[in-house]
Amino acid sequence: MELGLVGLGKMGGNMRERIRRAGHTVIGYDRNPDLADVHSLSELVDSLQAPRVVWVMVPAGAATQSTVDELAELLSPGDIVVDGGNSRWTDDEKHAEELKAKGIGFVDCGVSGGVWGLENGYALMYGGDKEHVATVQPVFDALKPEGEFGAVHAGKVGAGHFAKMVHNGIEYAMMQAYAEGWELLEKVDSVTDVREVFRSWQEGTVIRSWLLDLAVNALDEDEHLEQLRGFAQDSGEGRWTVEAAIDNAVPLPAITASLFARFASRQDDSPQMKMIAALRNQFGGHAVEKK
Ligand SMILES: O=C(CO)[C@H](O)[C@H](O)COP(=O)(O)O
Repeated sequence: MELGLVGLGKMGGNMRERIRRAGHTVIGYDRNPDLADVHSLSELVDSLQAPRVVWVMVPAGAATQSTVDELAELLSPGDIVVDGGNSRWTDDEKHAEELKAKGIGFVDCGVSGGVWGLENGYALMYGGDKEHVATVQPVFDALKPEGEFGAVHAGKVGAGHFAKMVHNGIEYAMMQAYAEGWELLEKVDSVTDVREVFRSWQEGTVIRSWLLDLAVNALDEDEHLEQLRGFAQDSGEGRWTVEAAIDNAVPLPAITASLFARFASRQDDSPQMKMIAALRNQFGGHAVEKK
């Protein structure tokens, strides 16, 4: 089939290649002309035959919103927009309504696989009407990993991004657990080769996983991670997971703690620990460290 793909960065560029390898035609648009096959969204739309499918793979928020707004003006009834970025699931319903008013279908799709997706395939979680999903299915089949699993029609519009959001929440907590275990192992004198402990865990253990494999890769590149600063950004999905947990009164202590650990990583000094030190000093005369 023929697909228009908007956004050809780290994810979109490799996805274009994987879909092409499966024998489909992909016409890509990116603001960076060096990456693009066409040089505007209108040129992209004009080069596709109706009914068109346009996959949007741009950063969540303003960039996705303006792309959907523009496509709503350019596309025709019967066409379909797929949002494959990491959009907040609550945006999906708005986008679906905006497009539906013009007769354009909408499917949201959470995509996982990172820079390894080109070779290994991308895990896909999508939401939307059955008929829209059926039209996009050849692209899902091209992108998904080989084998039985790796793709799911999770439910109605928004369900794909909601599933991906929870996936990322789990990702936060799993990474935090490996990171905490690694720090403790590094701290004690009795364990002399932490990297080999991690490597040994890759087979036979309860905690083997792809994230563990990637941790071993990272330790092979830099055994004690000395070249890195202990600073971790976040792109929003962890926050949205915690917000959804609050909305639904579901306790998420591990995921919430892993999100807050990232916030703590961005502080050179901890204002709250200053207050704790001051209070211990006030009530108990406990020693404080001064600058
Ligand atoms: O979706 C992903 C992995 O599954 C992306 O890599 C995402 O950016 C990771 O989230 P964060 O930037 O908040 O760590």
